[in-house]
Amino acid sequence: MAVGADKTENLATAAEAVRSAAAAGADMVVLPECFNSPYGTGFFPDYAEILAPGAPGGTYDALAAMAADSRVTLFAGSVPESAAVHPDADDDAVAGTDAGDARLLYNTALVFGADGSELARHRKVHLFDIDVPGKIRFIESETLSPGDTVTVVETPQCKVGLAICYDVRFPEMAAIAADAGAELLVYPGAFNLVTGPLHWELLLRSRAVDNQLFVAGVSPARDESADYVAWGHSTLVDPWGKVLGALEAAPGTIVLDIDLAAVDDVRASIPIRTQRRPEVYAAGRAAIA
Ligand SMILES: O=C(O)CCC(=O)C(=O)O
Repeated sequence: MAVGADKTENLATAAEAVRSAAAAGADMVVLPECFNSPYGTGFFPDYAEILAPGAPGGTYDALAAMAADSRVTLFAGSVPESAAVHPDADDDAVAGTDAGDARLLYNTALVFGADGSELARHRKVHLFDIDVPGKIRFIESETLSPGDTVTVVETPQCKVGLAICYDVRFPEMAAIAADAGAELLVYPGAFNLVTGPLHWELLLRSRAVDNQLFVAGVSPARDESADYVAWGHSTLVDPWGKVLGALEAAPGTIVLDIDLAAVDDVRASIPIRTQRRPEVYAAGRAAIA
């Protein structure tokens, strides 16, 4: 989807995308990374919201309503979250009496069930701090804090490992989700014109082949006038590593069937999951330590 500076408009665009995907038969829908705010460390403090029912800003309630209205499992991309440092302070914050509370900002992905209830949330674990000389410098940690949990969510469709964008570069997280029973990994992500062309599809396909499961990467559409120009190319990969479908840079929706039998088929054909040699790896690590 196109993402602009107007939060209300972004939420309306997302709602329409969820409605149209559901009308086309989707029962699980994924939105992009940072879809209610432009992507940039200078924007996060202004756009961040408490992510709780009734919280000011209304993003949480709007997302819960999108899931419930369309009766879908909604992977609600990610949005900037403002959270009290002390969890006990959160209720006060929703009531608007939190002015003095210390707060942290996160890049947070929410998941809602078809009844509008929250199933899970993932706070981006690996912040996007890179400096490619002359090409791109982005220091997400200037304003955000990292989450500290691996997220696996049980949905009516299957177990899903959920992480955000730069998290895809860390294969350990994906492997933990697969070991926990995930058959699909979902990455809302916004790669860019430097890393996107070579790395976006490669990383999504790598995680699929490593773990023999489905992988979805969902990006904002490209906006050449934005401070951060997203690569786009939302993609779904199967457990064989094949791209089942992908968009290009423009806004759009792809609706695809996921046949979960493919997970077991690939795992039976190429049984790497039972052929691991952890004792060799442990000895190798010990030897170089
Ligand atoms: O890893 C990359 O190249 C891009 C990551 C990114 O854009 C993000 O984490 O938001």
